[in-house]
Amino acid sequence: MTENLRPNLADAQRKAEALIEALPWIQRFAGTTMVIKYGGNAMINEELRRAFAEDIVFLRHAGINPVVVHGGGPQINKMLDTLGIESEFRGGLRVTTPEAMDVVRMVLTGQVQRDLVGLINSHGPYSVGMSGEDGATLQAIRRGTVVDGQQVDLGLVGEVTRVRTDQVDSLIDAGMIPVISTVAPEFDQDGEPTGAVLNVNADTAAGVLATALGASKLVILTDVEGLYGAWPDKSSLITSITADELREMLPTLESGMIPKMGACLKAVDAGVGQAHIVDGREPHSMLLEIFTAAGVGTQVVPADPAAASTK
Ligand SMILES: Nc1ncnc2c1ncn2[C@@H]1O[C@H](COP(=O)(O)OP(=O)(O)O)[C@@H](O)[C@H]1O
Ligand SMILES: CC(=O)N[C@@H](CCC(=O)OP(=O)(O)O)C(=O)O
Repeated sequence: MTENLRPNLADAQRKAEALIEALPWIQRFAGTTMVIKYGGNAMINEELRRAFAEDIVFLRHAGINPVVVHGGGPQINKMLDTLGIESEFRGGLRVTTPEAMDVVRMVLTGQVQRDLVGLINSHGPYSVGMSGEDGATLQAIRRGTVVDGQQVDLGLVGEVTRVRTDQVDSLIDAGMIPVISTVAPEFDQDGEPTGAVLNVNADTAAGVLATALGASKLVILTDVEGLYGAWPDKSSLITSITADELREMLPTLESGMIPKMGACLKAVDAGVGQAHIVDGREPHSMLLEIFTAAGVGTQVVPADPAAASTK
């Protein structure tokens, strides 16, 4: 009997140590808002989606206000394929025709967002889904991009110029967890809605939201361990990088990492405490990042070492 109990006790004590390790981080972050971006490539497996929902509910019960911004690029691709609609990416962004825009809106707001809200709400009635269109929470202007020195027209692709933070804060104040899809109404230069809706890259939108909400952290989950200094060399993982170092590295980055690291840099430059890229393929990687001293993935910290010395 005693022999059976001892290993269990040791195991239980290890679990208690893990809980206690979280205490200083709970004390530090309770009452703050964190923006968590959940990417399409990290949400293709049901078990991972369930673990993600648990982590979000855990944050909420640790006194943190999580705001989820989700992507869905692979899910949009799948639906476009099914419908026989062609689409291409330029500089990491989807060239969005009116036909493709209908699919983006349907998949992000009607499918991916609904799934996430349902998974979170399997733990209790916490989550409310909204798109940038609801309450005109995300307001955008059209943007193109530059590829190989050439200006490229991306069609119905937007850049968020204004966030109605009051809409998000009122949900947080009511104890809810907002899950936001990055479809945004277009506004003209006079601040009037044009009636069009725009497709906004979810990483970029998450960064803008984190800044507008005064978030303590921006956490971006993706399908790699973090940022590699010499991609695709897996031994070149960067665990911590300052905003100034990242600024220098940014022009050398490729594909999906361009909007991700750009979002982290902008957010940290604008006062978000830290930004993180974590591996969404590992269950609970977000909790490990937030509640352990070592953290996981890549953290982007302000250039000022005093501000960066925390974790
Ligand atoms: N320096 C780099 N470090 C890590 N990943 C990189 C790097 N450069 C390009 N990548 C690619 O970026 C991808 C992540 O971007 P993306 O596919 O848009 O993810 P998500 O769907 O999660 O938003 C990785 O899977 C990897 O293929
Ligand atoms: C303009 C643009 O590229 N929008 C993205 C929006 C979804 C997204 O960002 O999804 P991930 O986070 O899964 O990549 C798209 O159409 O795929």
